[in-house]
Amino acid sequence: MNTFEYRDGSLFAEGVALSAIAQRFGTPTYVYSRAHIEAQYRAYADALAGMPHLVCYAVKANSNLGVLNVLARLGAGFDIVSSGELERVLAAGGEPNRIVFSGVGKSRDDMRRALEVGVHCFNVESGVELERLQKVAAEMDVKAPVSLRVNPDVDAGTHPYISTGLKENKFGIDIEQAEAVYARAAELPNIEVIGVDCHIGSQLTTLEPFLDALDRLLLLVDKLAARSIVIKHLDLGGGLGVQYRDEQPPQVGEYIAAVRKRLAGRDLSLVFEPGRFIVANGGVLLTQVEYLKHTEHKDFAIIDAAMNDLIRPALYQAWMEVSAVQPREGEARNYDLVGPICETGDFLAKDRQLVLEEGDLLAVRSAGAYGFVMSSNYNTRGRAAEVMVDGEQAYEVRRRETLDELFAGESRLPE
Ligand SMILES: Cc1ncc(COP(=O)(O)O)c(C=O)c1O
Ligand SMILES: N[C@@H](CCCC[NH3+])C(=O)O
Repeated sequence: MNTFEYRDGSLFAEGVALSAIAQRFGTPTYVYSRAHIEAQYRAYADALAGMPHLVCYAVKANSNLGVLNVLARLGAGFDIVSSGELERVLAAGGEPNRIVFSGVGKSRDDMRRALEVGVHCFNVESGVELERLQKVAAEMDVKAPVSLRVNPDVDAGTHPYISTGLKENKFGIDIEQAEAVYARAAELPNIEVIGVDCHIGSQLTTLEPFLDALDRLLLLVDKLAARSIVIKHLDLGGGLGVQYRDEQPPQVGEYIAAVRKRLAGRDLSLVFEPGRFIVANGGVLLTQVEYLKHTEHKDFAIIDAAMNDLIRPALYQAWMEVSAVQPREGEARNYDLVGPICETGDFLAKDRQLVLEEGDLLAVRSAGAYGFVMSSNYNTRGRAAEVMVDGEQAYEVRRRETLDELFAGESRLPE
């Protein structure tokens, strides 16, 4: 579903012109479409209808409270990786018992808080984490519901920085060792084994790696059953890719149907942790051209958004589509779109054929996932505003960061 479309030569988010958003809230600004986020969540949930399931949106992809609130109202679950994300979900109205807690480095405080609010499950990523969780749960005299995140050693075929299911990655418990760790978990008095979890990587564009991982998980479930360790749910993580350029990721319905087919006859519920799929194409980064700099070798459009606002191109050489908000007639030039930051890697796109003038607005597309959340204050730049569009309305769900806010924690100057 695409909710960013041109009307009479001007790019809109649902029923609101991006030019009007720029005028009202300034640039750079992230703009999200509520309708897109809802449709993507529903696509997952509808494909799972008729069987017990939880669609736990991966908060790391976009943790804006407005986004979380839209999903909480639909009854979504949430996948979190820190107590910060936990508090965000609670603040946005999410249900604690629909939260799964992932991550390789949960602190004791993280564990205590999650046990206190009663999360659905801890996705435990190592034997040492399991022992720590037992201790913390015992101190609180509660039982911690646990799923072990196993590493099935499957090549997700994605960028090496976002591939997580290979033996050499830091994530999860080697599937060869998982049986032994489950046996230990089953002995621990304050641990309740409820599931098996895996997440093999992000931006997957084929089904095979997901299904290979699932087959390996099912073998494990059978081995555990033989030891009387009963698994109630399978968590297959997130990772379903989206189209940034010309990728053809599988349809979610096709993916879920293939999973359901393999689970036929088994008494297992399903958990998924989609992040990018829910939000990536539901957001753009709206930016304005500051200068056009033509050199002997290159044409640069220097824009007011930079790598601190959107790091994906610099970090993963990610290709992001860039569209003029109000395209002009004329002769296109081959532009590199670069930000004001003092780094050669500060670009959002390279070699784009555009007709531009100073002051023009551009929309960096597919920026709803891993955009604002990965932004920083490098070069003492305040972070962008975030706006949610809902039909004809635009809401500033996070205002632009001010300089005062940037200095706020630094009041003590040395004597
Ligand atoms: C454990 C876990 N679950 C879910 C996700 C969400 O992944 P994606 O945004 O690719 O759906 C991630 C990030 O890759 C993750 O590490
Ligand atoms: N940040 C990555 C995805 C990482 C997934 C986190 N487990 C991206 O922008 O593509």
